[in-house]
Amino acid sequence: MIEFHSVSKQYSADATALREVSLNIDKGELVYLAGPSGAGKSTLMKMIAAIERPSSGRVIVFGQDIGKLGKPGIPFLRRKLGLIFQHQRLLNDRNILANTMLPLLVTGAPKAGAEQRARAALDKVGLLDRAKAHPLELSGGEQQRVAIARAIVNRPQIILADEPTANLDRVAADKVLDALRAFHSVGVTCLISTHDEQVLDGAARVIRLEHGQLVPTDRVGGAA
Ligand SMILES: Nc1ncnc2c1ncn2[C@@H]1O[C@H](COP(=O)(O)OP(=O)(O)OP(=O)(O)O)[C@@H](O)[C@H]1O
Repeated sequence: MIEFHSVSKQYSADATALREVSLNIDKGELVYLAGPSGAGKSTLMKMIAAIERPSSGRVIVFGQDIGKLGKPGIPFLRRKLGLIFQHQRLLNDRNILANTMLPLLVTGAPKAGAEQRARAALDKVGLLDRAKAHPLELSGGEQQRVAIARAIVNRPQIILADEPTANLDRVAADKVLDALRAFHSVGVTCLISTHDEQVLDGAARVIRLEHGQLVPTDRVGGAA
């Protein structure tokens, strides 16, 4: 479903974010992307969503070469992806139901149907009873779960979550991870980046990046 073939990314002469990265992620897998800050995790995720393009090598998503994807193809790709990225803030002047409906409304979905689906998405992340609250009335962990609801309201085939537990305490982080794992359990392919080693406990598959390179990991198939 996601293939990287010798992918490198150089932002400038002295900023190489990825070096010759090759990997495969199959449909329905839950994969953690681990590594310290600056290792290239965000860059790798951005390439899957065609936010960044490879400097060399090939990235294939849904059988499509991202490096060759023209502008018209980008919305079609992104509609199949649920993106939970750090820079995508919630709109503070709208309640969380309105925030969750937004991705549907921008694609022209009728309001009533969008509201129904947004409510179902909020229910899945355990926040339906807060539908009328505004983002700033929620804790960081709750806001992150709204971001998940907003990302899954379009029923994506792949969820990309970039450091979804950053700045959360253990209890809030576990709730966010549980919400993501629930989508994996119904067949959605999930890629979750983290620099928090505790998040990796029990992970079936961990991809580890350091200085833009894949490093071997003994966590593959590791037990809880
Ligand atoms: N737009 C950009 N222009 C120039 N350099 C960049 C850009 N984005 C990232 N980099 C550099 O590429 C390297 C990898 O960054 P990236 O954000 O992918 O790492 P990361 O593992 O996600 O880190 P973090 O966990 O801190 O977000 C870093 O050295 C970073 O400074």
